[in-house]
Amino acid sequence: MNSQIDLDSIPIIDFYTLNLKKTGTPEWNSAKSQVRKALEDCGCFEASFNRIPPELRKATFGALKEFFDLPLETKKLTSCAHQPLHGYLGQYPQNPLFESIGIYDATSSGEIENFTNIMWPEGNPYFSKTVQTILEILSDIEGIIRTVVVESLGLEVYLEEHMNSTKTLLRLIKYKEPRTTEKTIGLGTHTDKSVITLNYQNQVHGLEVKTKEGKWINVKPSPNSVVVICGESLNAWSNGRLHCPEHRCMMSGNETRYAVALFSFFKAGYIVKVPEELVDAQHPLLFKPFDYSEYLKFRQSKASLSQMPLKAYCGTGI
Ligand SMILES: O=C(O)CCC(=O)C(=O)O
Ligand SMILES: [Fe+2]
Repeated sequence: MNSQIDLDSIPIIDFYTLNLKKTGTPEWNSAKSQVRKALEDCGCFEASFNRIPPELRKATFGALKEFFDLPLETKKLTSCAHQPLHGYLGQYPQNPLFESIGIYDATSSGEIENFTNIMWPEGNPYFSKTVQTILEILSDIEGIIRTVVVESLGLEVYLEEHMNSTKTLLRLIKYKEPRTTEKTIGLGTHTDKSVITLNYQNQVHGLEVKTKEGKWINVKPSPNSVVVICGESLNAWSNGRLHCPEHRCMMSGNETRYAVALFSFFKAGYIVKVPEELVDAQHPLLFKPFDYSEYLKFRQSKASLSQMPLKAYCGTGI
């Protein structure tokens, strides 16, 4: 039933024409079954929302350009020793095109403003207002999608706890144009550590997702869509029901790729536990309860573990 047909593109799920605020409507139920199938089969989908007006799209990628055009020393001012998810990443010999900046707990009040003032002590309302607006829209979309995901597993009773036990990491990403016709690596193969990841990109494609059969598919989202990827944390919480796909970014051509990624992460100290409803004789427990922040420390100490390090950390061995 969950065997994957040979896919050329990731599934597209239309949230736009659905009145998704109304749990229990036929449209909502249809979205639930499509989301569940997409996440079981390939661990990702394109969610068409049409929530981001063209002016905001333009302003968003304009703001990213303005940020990444700052001197390296200024961008590095955002790094933070005790919160590795926060701050500047880049200048990696293995990923020379890639640069990124993380804003941890981005939805907490004043965070974007504080972050902006580090780079522009005199303030930069264009940057902070644009980033705040796109963050609010993506965060709202994330809430809708996570509700659909949890309900699609029949686990409504856990919804509130699930929603209250995560924090948001906003990541702004740039890949410099490689000026080659051949594909070159933008970001290497990995799985996300998140619950779910939302990815909103400019017109320059590059994201590739690996199917369960090992085939790479190019993700080419429409400007009205966000790409949704199941992370390791959701794979574990769903007792392996939802697939956590490997993905990467491959670049070619003369254009810069910009993307905004919104990750939800379980909070430090929260013990992630597979709901008992998902464990039975056919589905033995795959993951022992774990504290996500301890897992992050483990993962940082084992940088070479690329394949499902969460299994190495708290898998039951099944
Ligand atoms: O959109 C992209 O370029 C991929 C980014 C990504 O996979 C990540 O930041 O985890
Ligand atoms: Fe990723």
